[in-house]
Amino acid sequence: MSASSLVLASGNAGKLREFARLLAPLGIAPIPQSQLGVSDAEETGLTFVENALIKARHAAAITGLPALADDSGIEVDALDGEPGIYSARFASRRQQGQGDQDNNAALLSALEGVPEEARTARYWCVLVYLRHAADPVPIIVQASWEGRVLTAPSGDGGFGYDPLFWLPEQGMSAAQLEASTKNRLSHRGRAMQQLLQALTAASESA
Ligand SMILES: O=c1nc[nH]c2c1ncn2[C@H]1C[C@H](O)[C@@H](COP(=O)(O)OP(=O)(O)OP(=O)(O)O)O1
Ligand SMILES: [Mg+2]
Repeated sequence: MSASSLVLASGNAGKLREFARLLAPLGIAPIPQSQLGVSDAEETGLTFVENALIKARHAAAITGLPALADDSGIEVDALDGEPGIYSARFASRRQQGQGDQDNNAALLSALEGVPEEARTARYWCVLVYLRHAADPVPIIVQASWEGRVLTAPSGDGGFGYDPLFWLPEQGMSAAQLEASTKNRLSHRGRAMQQLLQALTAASESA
């Protein structure tokens, strides 16, 4: 990953903050796609992998820069894995508004009456790195993070579903973690560690 020029193919301010912090120690300041005039790509894939590829390719094609994309979401066991790849669109697909707050409210109502022990869930994160839009060997990594869906929001850090995502081992929600702790434990933080290992291996064999 070049230190000077990497487009971050995301419009999510929460992700952008986490990536900035994850990459700062490497001297990399990824450029948010909006700063380069890239609008959100349409996420037409049926997997996190496909959607991350679509987003990375879109940003790389428009900017001519290497691109990093993240497609992520929450898989809730009591909902047969929903909202999954549709996590960002959960409320709007149910005509219950849009955005993080409405998504959280929609998740709470979908889980009404489900007891604590049955509220198991996990975040997934797939990262795709493309050297250029036609890169035939994208680097693709993924990680998950186990937790439980609370019955009411707790904490004001993080973003997305974090106020509802309870971490039994930490005894707090993801929105109550320090940013650095979230990055060490999270699906995104651990996917990033894998990506950096893969990039190092690729540059050593080149
Ligand atoms: O660490 C996380 N903490 C809380 N919520 C999270 C996290 N990671 C993903 N999520 C949720 C947010 C959103 O509802 C969906 C991602 O959807 P996803 O399409 O990948 O991102 P997005 O549309 O917000 O921005 P973009 O596509 O421009 O990167 O999963
Ligand atoms: Mg999205």
